[in-house]
Amino acid sequence: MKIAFLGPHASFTQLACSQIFPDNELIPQSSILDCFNAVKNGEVEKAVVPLENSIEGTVSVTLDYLYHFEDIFIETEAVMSIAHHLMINPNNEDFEKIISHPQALAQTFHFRNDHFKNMETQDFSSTSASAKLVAENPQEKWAAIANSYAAKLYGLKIINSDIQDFEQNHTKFIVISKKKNNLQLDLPKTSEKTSLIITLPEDHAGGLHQVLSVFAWRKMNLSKIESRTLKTGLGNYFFFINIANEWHSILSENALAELRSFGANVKFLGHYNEYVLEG
Ligand SMILES: O=C(O)C(=O)Cc1ccccc1
Repeated sequence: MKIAFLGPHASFTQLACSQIFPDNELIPQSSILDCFNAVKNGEVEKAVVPLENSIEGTVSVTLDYLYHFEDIFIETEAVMSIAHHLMINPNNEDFEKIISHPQALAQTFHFRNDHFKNMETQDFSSTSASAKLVAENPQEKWAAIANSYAAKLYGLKIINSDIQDFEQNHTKFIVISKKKNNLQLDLPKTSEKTSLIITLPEDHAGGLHQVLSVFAWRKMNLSKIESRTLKTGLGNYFFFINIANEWHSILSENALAELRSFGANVKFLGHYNEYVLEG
């Protein structure tokens, strides 16, 4: 089976992907958007992308594509601990700019503020992309923030280890596909959940309360709610909602029917397990 992941090789997403799909053909993509498109176009069966980090929060583009791509579902979620290192090209130890994925730069803000205050930073598509760039461009005065596999693969020298601002730094990765499928993996399972994306019928007082009450009186436990702009104008949002535990068919079908009856638009993203990966 072909599985896309946010690459290039040695990204955190690849570390997650190779544990979720140990015996498959893993195909690196240069952006999260390319991962979604590879699934949509049928180039791959599934893709692994980051969804949320415990320090920095949601990877907003992933949430946006879950909303904007039709018929893409979540098959599983896997949590992995994340350790960041600062690395340089051994052929040019001088650096004036730190490059990485925006989440990695954000997760190391205090370290950078304490040790490299005001040093310029630049966002790249992934931590491994930035490590590869540092390796390929010894003429540039760049350092990268990435994982130790990237340092090894691209021949970089780690000068500061474990620079994430909080020791407990975890990222949730999701497996996306065109199927509504709860992937069963041979990994430690922690929970199960259902993800929905809801848009309110129109801007009226109590609209969100009306949505939440559908779940509340059925004792369906919401474990996450996040709003994102619909990009159709200021003040227009969609809501990403997780419902914890089992998804009882009658209760949940009724909840969806009730939401739809008052004009809320509901996109069912999947009912799936959460697993723990080795960090
Ligand atoms: O850039 C990477 O290596 C990724 O896979 C995305 C990411 C970035 C920072 C923490 C976790 C995942």
